Amino acid sequence: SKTRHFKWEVEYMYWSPDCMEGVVMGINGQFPGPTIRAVAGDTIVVELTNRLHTEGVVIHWHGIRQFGTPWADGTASISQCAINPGETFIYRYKVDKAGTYFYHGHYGMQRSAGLYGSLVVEVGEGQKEPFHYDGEFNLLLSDWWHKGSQEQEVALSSKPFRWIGEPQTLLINGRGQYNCSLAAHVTNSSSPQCQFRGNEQCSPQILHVQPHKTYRLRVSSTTALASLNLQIGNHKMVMVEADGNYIQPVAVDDLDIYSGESYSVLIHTDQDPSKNYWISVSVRGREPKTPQGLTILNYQTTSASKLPTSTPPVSPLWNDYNHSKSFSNKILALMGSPKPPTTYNRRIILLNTQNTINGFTKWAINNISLTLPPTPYLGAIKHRLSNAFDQKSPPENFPNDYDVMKPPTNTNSTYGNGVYMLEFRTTVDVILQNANALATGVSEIHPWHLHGHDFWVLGYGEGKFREKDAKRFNLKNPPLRNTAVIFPFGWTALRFVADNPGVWAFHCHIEPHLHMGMGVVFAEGVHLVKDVPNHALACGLTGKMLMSNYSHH
Ligand SMILES: O=C1O[C@H]([C@@H](O)CO)C(O)=C1O
Repeated sequence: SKTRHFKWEVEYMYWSPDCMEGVVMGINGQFPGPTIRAVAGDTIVVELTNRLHTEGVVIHWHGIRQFGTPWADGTASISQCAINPGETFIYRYKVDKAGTYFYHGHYGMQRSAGLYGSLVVEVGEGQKEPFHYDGEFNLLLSDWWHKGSQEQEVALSSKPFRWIGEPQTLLINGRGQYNCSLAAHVTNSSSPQCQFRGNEQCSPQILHVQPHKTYRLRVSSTTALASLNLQIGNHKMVMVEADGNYIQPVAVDDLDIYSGESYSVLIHTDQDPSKNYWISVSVRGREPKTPQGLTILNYQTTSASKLPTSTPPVSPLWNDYNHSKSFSNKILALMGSPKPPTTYNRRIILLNTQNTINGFTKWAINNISLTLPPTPYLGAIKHRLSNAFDQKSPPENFPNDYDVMKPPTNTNSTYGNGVYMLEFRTTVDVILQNANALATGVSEIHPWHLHGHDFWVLGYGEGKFREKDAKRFNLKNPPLRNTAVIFPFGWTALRFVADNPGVWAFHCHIEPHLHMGMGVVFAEGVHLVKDVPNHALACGLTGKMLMSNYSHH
């Protein structure tokens, strides 16, 4: 195995992700940031220099479990202090499992600002994937607003609350079209046909293929808000990987992908080779106000500039949740994958609600809206700094008489930053319980992402979770994942083993929702954590502690 070194500088820069100029957060002058390619077992070293001038930065390596390096997880206030302007922080971690991953900012709303890129881990030398393909492509999906992330943050934190609304554009590998449409010639869109020379920042990245071959498409979503549906005109997709874990191959016409998820699909280029085909991305789960994102699958037997003569694929209706549920239920572990323990040691039920606190609009978990403390938990717990965060354990459940099908009768919740302390190596079940939001009859999709672990998705259900529902858990072939969705008015059951010493965020991957408090913090085996670089803890109470240690020597 190799050590792969990277020197990165994060900066704000002018860019035109959707043909309209705005400000993005880029890395080494690129948007999205550079793709990291590595082999399972490699060590990645990223020397990250903050060139933002007026704000800190961190980068989270989404899906990488960080065994032995919890300080490199890149979550501000949890695993480290934000890196100050002008400073360089060195992330060093092992990528132990082949798969499709990505990385992104995890401080404030920097992911919404465009701080993200792909991370692809190939199987180790002498290893083989359990499927064959001739070539591969990487599609990193995101959503884009014309209002900058700073203003979005102010809007969400204002009284009265101002919602950010739907994205202006969907981006594929950081490229979308706001003021023109690739499909203008076949749709009655009001936008003109796009005219590209090919070198524009917003010109679509075309996928060039040969006929009669099999291609692997690695698809990840780092959207701030949108749930997406991806289709390829005339081509079926066979799903083979989810979040860095192999799944039972399953053929689908369209792929639902929520923020924080990644998939690999295989396509066979068995269609008319004198034509090109649409690749389309659409919004699902919220009433779409954003045009489809488009690019082209080009059979190299024909000109890449030849646009498909049919209309782009139409996605399932945004609120056809039966379609979404049947899709999610098709995802099962590949035979031979690790199975979950058959019993659990602790069950934590997490009720997701939309609330108000002093007139501000928030999200809360068991009636606590997460506000991150100034001292990173990893250092605070390791060094037993009891003033650093709420020492009271957050609730494991919610009141029995709470009606998840109705808006809260009392909309008030409170701020908190307590930690669920997990016994090292125990099995934890989490039941994510959705509920009605503030408006009557409204319940939204929330994709929950766990840091530091994969979990088994034991099942999804409707309404309020009841003890008898546990009888229907899939313990035979549940998929291992790091992100799972809760459907409106439903619940999702997860199981994981708390075997990774560190402090780990577990949160809704919708950026504004996390910012509004929709997350919790888990910690396990922190006394076993070694070699935390001082630089990771040089803020808050751990910063003071380091200073006084220094002056005593
Ligand atoms: O957090 C959210 O706020 C709005 C809406 O509930 C209130 O404007 C919305 O759609 C969200 O997902």
